[in-house]
Amino acid sequence: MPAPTLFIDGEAGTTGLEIREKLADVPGIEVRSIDPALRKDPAARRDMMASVDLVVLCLPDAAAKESVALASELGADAPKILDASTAYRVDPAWTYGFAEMAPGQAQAIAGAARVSNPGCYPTGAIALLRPLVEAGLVPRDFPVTINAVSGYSGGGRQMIEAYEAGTAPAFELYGLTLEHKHVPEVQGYSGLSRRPIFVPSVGNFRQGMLVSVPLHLDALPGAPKAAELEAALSAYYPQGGLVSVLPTAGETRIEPQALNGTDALELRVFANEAMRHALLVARLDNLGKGASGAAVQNIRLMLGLA
Ligand SMILES: NC(=O)C1=CN([C@@H]2O[C@H](COP(=O)(O)OP(=O)(O)OC[C@H]3O[C@@H](n4cnc5c(N)ncnc54)[C@H](OP(=O)(O)O)[C@@H]3O)[C@@H](O)[C@H]2O)C=CC1
Ligand SMILES: CC(=O)N[C@@H](CCC(=O)OP(=O)(O)O)C(=O)O
Repeated sequence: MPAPTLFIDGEAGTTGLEIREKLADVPGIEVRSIDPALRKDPAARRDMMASVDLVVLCLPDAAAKESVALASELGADAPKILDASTAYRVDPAWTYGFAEMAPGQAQAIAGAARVSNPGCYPTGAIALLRPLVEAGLVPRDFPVTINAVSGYSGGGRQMIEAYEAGTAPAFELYGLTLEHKHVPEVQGYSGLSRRPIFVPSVGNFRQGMLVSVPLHLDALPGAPKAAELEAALSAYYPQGGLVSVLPTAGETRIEPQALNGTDALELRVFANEAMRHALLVARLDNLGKGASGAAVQNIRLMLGLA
C-alpha cells in the first residue's frame, strides 16, 4: 500500500516546523511541501490539498478558516484536516483532538474528517477537571479557578524573540481581562456550566507548563477527602498511557520543565487534610502534549498508523 500523504499548511512557522521535525521520526508518511514562493497562494494550496490524504493547518485563525474554505471547494476530494489554531476547537462539527479525554475519543479522532488540536493550557485543565465533573465530585456549576504558568515558547515567535533578547520580564501574569482564548474549550470539554476564572502566566524559561486548580474540599458535595479526588483521576486514565496520576507523598514543590521533550502529561493532587484544602496540578511540555506532540499523535490516528 502507498504511504499516506500529508501537507502542512504553514510549515515554515513555529508549530509547522516542530510538527515536521517530529514527523521525521514517524516512518510511513510522505510529507509534501509547497514551493515557498507559493505558500500563501490559494490556488497552489488548494491543488496541494487535493493531492494529499491529510492537511495540517499551522496558521493564524483567519488563514486556517481560509484553508478550510479552500478544502471545502474540493468536495469529495477534500483531504482530512487537523487544525492547530483555535478556530474550530469548540465547533461541534469538529472532533476535539485530545485522545485521552474520554473513552472512545481516540477512535473518534481516527474516524473524523476534521480534528482540532487542543490548546496547551486546556490539555492540563481538562485532564484534571473532566473526570471529577463526570464523577460528580466537582459540580458543573462549581466556581472553578485555574492558575497556570507556561514557558515563553507558548507565546510564538515574538515572545520567544523578546525573552531571548532579554527584554521580557522574568515572570508576569497576563490575560487579565479574564477572557483568554482557551476558556471556551476548557469550560466546554470539562463539562462546566459556569465559566471558570483562568489566570495564565509566563516565565523566563523556554518550555514547560504547570496548570493548577485549588479546591476547598468542604465546598464540594459530600466534602470528599483529597484521596477520593486522586482515586477518581487514577480510575479515569488507563495505566501505561500518556496521562498518569502520581502520588505526592512528601513532595512540597513542583517545577514545570521536567517533562520537556516528551508527550507525557502528569496529574497530581496535593492536599492538606487538616485544612481541608487540595490543589490539582497538571504538568506537561507546552510544545509536547500541549502542541506538536499531540498533533503527531492525532496525525497517526487520522492516517490509521496508531
Ligand atoms: N496547541 C497547539 O496546537 C498550538 C497551536 N498553535 C497555533 O498554531 C498556529 C500557528 O502558530 P505559530 O506556529 O506559533 O505561528 P507562526 O507565526 O510561527 O507561523 C504561522 C505560519 O503561517 C504562515 N501564514 C500566515 N498567513 C498565511 C496564509 N494566509 N497562507 C499561508 N501561510 C500563512 C506564516 O507565514 P509568515 O510568517 O510569512 O506570515 C507562518 O509561516 C496558530 O493558530 C496558533 O494558535 C500554536 C501553539 C500551540
Ligand atoms: C505563553 C503564551 O502566550 N501562550 C499562549 C498559548 C499557547 C497555545 O497553546 O495556544 P494555542 O494552541 O491556542 O495557539 C497564549 O496564552 O496565548
